[in-house]
Amino acid sequence: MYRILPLLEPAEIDRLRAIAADAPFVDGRITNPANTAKQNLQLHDAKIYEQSSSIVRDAMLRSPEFMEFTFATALAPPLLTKYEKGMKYGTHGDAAYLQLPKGTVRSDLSCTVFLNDPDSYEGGALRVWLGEGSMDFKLKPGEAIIYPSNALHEVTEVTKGERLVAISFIQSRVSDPFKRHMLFELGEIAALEGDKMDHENHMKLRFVRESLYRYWSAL
Ligand SMILES: O=C(O)CCC(=O)C(=O)O
Ligand SMILES: [Fe+2]
Repeated sequence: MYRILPLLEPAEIDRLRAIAADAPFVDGRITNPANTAKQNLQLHDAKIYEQSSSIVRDAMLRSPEFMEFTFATALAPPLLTKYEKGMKYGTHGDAAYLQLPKGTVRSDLSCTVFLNDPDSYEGGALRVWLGEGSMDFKLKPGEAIIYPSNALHEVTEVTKGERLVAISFIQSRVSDPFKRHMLFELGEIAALEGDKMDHENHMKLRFVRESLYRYWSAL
């Protein structure tokens, strides 16, 4: 399951761009030295990382669409990454677990929040593979794509301009993608159609949904 969501307000996009413009970036392989596929730049300074990640993290946590789709229970602090001309990230699947200073996060879902205008750079799409076919995502500033962390994906080479994004990995209360999808759809039906339903049936629908949620989830 994939989802594109508007996430950031214009003022937040401006702030993140301003932070990125001033901040020192380092070779992305610093957190992943063995990964030769990774050719990008990432933020390094701890204080600036804290400031920028909290803007994106707060936007995720306040977004009902984000929370209803992901069932997030933990998030890797969103990290600003930059791709200049010639940079790319070859095809890979994300690591299952991220060891972070505040604990370990399992990556059930991955998220890219786009920050630069798509017309201001060439290449730099997030390409997600589905068997032989693929889908390219190159979104508007402030929009996020959430995709399964076990889907093979890549960032295509930037041939002009600069790609600036924030990336995060999400641990879901519902690790099984099928169960998460079903709970999401049941929640949507209850929210969108519930008022039109007979009261008793609405209650039964919610009862089934909450019971499955309790049964299928973990904190
Ligand atoms: O920048 C992106 O859109 C994705 C980056 C990525 O795949 C990763 O950091 O694992
Ligand atoms: Fe990745």
